[in-house]
Amino acid sequence: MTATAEAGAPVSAPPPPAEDDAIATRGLTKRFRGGQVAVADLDLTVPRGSVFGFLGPNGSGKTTTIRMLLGLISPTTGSHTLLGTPMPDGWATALPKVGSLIEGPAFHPHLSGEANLRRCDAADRTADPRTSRRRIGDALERVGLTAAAGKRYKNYSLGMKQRLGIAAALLRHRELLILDEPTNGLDPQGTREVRTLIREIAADGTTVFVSSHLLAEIEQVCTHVAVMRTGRLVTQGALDELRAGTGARIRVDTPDTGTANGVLTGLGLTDVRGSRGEISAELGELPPERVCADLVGAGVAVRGLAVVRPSLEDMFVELTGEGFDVDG
Ligand SMILES: Nc1ncnc2c1ncn2[C@@H]1O[C@H](COP(=O)(O)OP(=O)(O)OP(=O)(O)O)[C@@H](O)[C@H]1O
Repeated sequence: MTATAEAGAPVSAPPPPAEDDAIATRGLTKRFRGGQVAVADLDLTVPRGSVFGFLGPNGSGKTTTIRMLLGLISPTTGSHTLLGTPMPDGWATALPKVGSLIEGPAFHPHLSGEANLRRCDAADRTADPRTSRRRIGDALERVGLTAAAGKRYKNYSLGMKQRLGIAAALLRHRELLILDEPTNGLDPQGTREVRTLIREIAADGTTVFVSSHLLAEIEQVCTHVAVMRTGRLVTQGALDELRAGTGARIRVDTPDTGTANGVLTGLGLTDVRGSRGEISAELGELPPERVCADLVGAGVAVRGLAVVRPSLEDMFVELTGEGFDVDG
């Protein structure tokens, strides 16, 4: 796990890009004409095989980063590798192995999903037309649209539209899939569909890099995350490690909060907070079963006991002192 201080100074120097990184950026910076710095000195490390959540509020620089990663805009300074290949020299090698969904694909509303994919496939000059039917069939099956293949695009639900966009990105084998806000505008059902699809794609061995401003939605599928704020990296790393680094709390439901307070304090737990019928404290290194045993031993009526890990959103607030829905 690495963290970047509020002032932007890296806490530790990033390791050099490794062959087994799906994406590595070093000092990636984009200053738009007019002086706006959309992305500042970004050091991202996306391990191969990860589902990497690239998270941040609106305007925090996610799309600008993705556009640089895909070569759609040039960085002002900095460098990056894709699948171990340094850019920009390696576009021809790396890009065929990278699928992307950015800013909604342009599909024809009156054509079926299948016909739209035929157009996408035909536009790829490197794809063999003789095997087109199989590629399209496979892609539709992969995103669960086989039954709706003949339906017109305009009659697709938002979730189906998004899945068709992912199918287009998967018309050929990809080692890396980059998705920009794939759940944007989707209802809970559509969001679930896309999440499930991301899991399945990752299970097949494809690294998935997915941006979102909705922490809670994406943290459920990610193995790793990076969190952006106003163009700067706030934190990145394996989700498990990030979670382990932030203190879990133990929460006890009990009518005996006074006695419980004494037990928790006696065990050395800190930040003990009580209200009617409930008391909580930072758990630290203590096993929760030890806390439970001591509470019961002291005669505290334990009605419920839970270990509460902070959500990504809680972590973001802790790291930045701000709520996540701030405008960049
Ligand atoms: N072409 C451009 N010219 C000038 N400023 C730009 C340009 N594109 C983006 N910006 C600015 O750069 C900042 C980062 O924008 P970006 O779209 O990368 O953020 P984002 O995290 O993807 O947000 P959103 O989720 O709203 O798309 C914003 O302040 C935006 O206004």
